[in-house]
Amino acid sequence: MAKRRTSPAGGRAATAEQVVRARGVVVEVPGRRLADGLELAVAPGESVALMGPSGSGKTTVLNTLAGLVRPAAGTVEIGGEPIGDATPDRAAAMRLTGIGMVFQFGELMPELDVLENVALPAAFAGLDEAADRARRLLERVGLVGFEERAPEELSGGEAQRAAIARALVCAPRLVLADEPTGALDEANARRVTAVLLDACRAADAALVVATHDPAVAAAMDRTLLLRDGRLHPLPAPTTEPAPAADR
Ligand SMILES: Nc1ncnc2c1ncn2[C@@H]1O[C@H](COP(=O)(O)OP(=O)(O)OP(=O)(O)O)[C@@H](O)[C@H]1O
Repeated sequence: MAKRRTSPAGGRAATAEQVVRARGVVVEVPGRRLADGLELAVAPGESVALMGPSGSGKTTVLNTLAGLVRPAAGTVEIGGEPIGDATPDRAAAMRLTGIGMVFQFGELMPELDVLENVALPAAFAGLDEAADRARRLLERVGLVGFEERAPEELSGGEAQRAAIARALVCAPRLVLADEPTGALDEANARRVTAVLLDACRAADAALVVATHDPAVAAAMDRTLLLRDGRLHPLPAPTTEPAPAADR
């Protein structure tokens, strides 16, 4: 596992090589400012946990990085290209091949089998050998033999591992995961976290994970706390049992 870094919200020294870079981002919803000059930079292969209380705006920040929410001010660049100002078609194209997304409940398409689900974005993107790419990723996430199963035949953890394979099938630069372990028991949460990290590092993809789970955050290179519309570096959360109090 890569060593944790204790760098500011901007991450490693900001360079043109950052996969995703947010500068001065402001996002408002009626009556509230969820991002208020938010800064973020994530490098290839780096993993970042995004923590914060329920309602603090984590999902909204992920959606802004994905170009699904347009900031009122500031910029988001993916691989140096602004996504917030892109036309809807260009933003969709950037998402299809440049950004993989993982949600809390997998969100696999029920009428497709596992292999078809994983291959679908690659087929949409017109990439060669979509099924072969999907098979290789299913192997990486430990789902060999599950290719022809229906999503309803999968456990929650298996569905999440298939969703991780799908997120990576177009070899995106960036993976955004919103509470990917929120619906899993502890053992499955640990396995899904390890699979997500392993798959992103193998692909040299940057990973941003919104999570409430300190164990998930502890596995990432950095943890950032969303507070007052900005991201603040947090020390590594500990998942060790607290030492017994002196008697
Ligand atoms: N389009 C919108 N219009 C109005 N309010 C919105 C909109 N999008 C988000 N909000 C509100 O903004 C706040 C932040 O929502 P968001 O889902 O980003 O938080 P979160 O930190 O991901 O929460 P949780 O941890 O519970 O998933 C919430 O109060 C939500 O109701």
